[in-house]
Amino acid sequence: MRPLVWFDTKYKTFKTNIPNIILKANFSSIHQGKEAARKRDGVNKQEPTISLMELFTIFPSWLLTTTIVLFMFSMFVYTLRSNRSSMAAFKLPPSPPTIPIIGNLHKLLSKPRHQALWELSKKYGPIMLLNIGSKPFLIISTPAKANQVLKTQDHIFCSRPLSKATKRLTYNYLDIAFSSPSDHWRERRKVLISEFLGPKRARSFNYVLVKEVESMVHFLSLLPPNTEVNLSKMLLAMVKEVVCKVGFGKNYRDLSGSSWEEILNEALVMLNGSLSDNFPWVGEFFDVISGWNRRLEKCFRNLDAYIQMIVDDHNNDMIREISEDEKDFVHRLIELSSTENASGYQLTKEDIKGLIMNVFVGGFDSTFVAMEWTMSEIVKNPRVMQKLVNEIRNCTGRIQKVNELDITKMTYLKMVVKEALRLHTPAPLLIPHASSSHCQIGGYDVLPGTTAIINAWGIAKDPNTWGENADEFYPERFENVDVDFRGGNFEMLPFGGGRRSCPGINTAPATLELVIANLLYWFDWELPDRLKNEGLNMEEEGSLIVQKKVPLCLVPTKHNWEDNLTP
Ligand code: HEM
Repeated sequence: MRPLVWFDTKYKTFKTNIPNIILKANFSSIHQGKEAARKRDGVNKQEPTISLMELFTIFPSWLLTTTIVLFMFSMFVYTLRSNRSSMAAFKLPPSPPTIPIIGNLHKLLSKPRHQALWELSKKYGPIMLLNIGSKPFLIISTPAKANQVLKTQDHIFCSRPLSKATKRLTYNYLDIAFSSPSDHWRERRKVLISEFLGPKRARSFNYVLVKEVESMVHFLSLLPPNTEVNLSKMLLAMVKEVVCKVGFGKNYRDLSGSSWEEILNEALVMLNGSLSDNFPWVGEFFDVISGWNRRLEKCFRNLDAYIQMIVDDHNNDMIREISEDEKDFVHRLIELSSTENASGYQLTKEDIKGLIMNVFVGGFDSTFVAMEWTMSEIVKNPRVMQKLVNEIRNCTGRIQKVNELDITKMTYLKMVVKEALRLHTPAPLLIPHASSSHCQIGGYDVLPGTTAIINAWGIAKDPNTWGENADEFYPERFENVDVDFRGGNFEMLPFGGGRRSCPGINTAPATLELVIANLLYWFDWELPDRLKNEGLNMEEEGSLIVQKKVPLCLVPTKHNWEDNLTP
């Protein structure tokens, strides 16, 4: 028996069993035009036909919509089932129940991602699998499992997942942080370490840092008593000044139309990803209609213009044949781009831009955020502040400025910085890693192309590792436990681990220590009166890099040294 409506492939038309008389009464046009075709083919039986438009008119719209939804749903269930049966051969990590199409996305919407994932891990275990749209995510929440991903199976997990924003903003993966390992990536990483972060540049880095800290201290010491300062803003400006001067020779300020801060913040937002990264078809549509694609293009244009300004300036310097002493990181990159190195590798112009992009996006924010959190915790904990101030002032005695040599004696300062990086891991989920082949973690199968997220924030706060007072700012915990940033056992991993670990792992903590030591040597710090009762707001904001939601505002009072030596 034929259904009520069917599609006749020969005449490319819908046909129906609805009696002609009813149709004719309602749609007089139904037979017109098609009659001739039937006669030509010698078809006598008068089977009523209807067009798609007419079909829409016959059925109430709710019935048609329901039919289409049911059809799509059954297709979805069918695909899911066939996927499931092909997955049944694998032992996959536990997952929360999924919702069709979006997967587990809804589980991540109510809180910052690192917090939501940490809560889920308490229910589903230290290794779990989430599905966001069509993409699988492996979530790692203990040191032991992080060890497997970043050490034992590092060769499998050292790739990075692809995304529209990382591709565009890194000149098609010509950077270090977002590109997957290759000989070129290795060479670029080597260049960054030797020409920007390594011991060869340490002297100039230190020289600039000390100068910038001095000028900040000098500025603060000239303020009238009881002046409230936005320390967050000052620290960010200072870090930018140091990184720019060491990397690019001078502080490149704003482009006409956009400030460097806007360019940086927008790049960080874009790097969080778009809908199409996880929902390929529908997401692409939304990226277009929501204006996300246009926003990415604008962000790239501004970032590229900023980087091009730096490159053009340095190219002009090279034409002038500046002396060796005057050369900075970008001059060295331009030099390296003119010859092959010993392994036959030659930097391209786009490589240079990719490297500058990483210094711009990776170097400023993480270092600034770490300083902001460290100072916030110090001020919030008067006991720690007093103990630290005593150590700093006793270690140095009466001097003109605190230098790196004095800092080597400050053991409590090192513990304070470690504790701040533990409680406030600046990049709480590191940068995502991706598996390049099938492997097993913790007895579970991990399929190629899975994005691995290490919850460094949760791991560093886990009471199973750090005891009942894991949430407390207590630097003394490091008196008996020697946890080093390189990961060791991965109890805390603010700089990641394995071959993708942060190349700033040595420079960044030393920078933090020097800045904090100088701020506390010269000044006594207090919360503004209006905040004394309600306490310091420690809410977090951001995703890739998490900073304080409310800037840190404090009142500095120059320490009353008896001899009145001025900074
Ligand atoms: C307190 C300061 C800093 C923190 C907390 C930090 C943290 C991190 C983290 C967590 C990663 C990802 C590691 C992983 O995926 O396993 C990373 C990667 C990276 N960081 Fe840093 N970072 C800091 C400072 C710097 C500085 C000053 C630079 C200098 C330019 C820098 C450049 C990079 C680069 C290029 C990568 C990518 C490495 C790769 O994928 O091979 N970072 N950083």
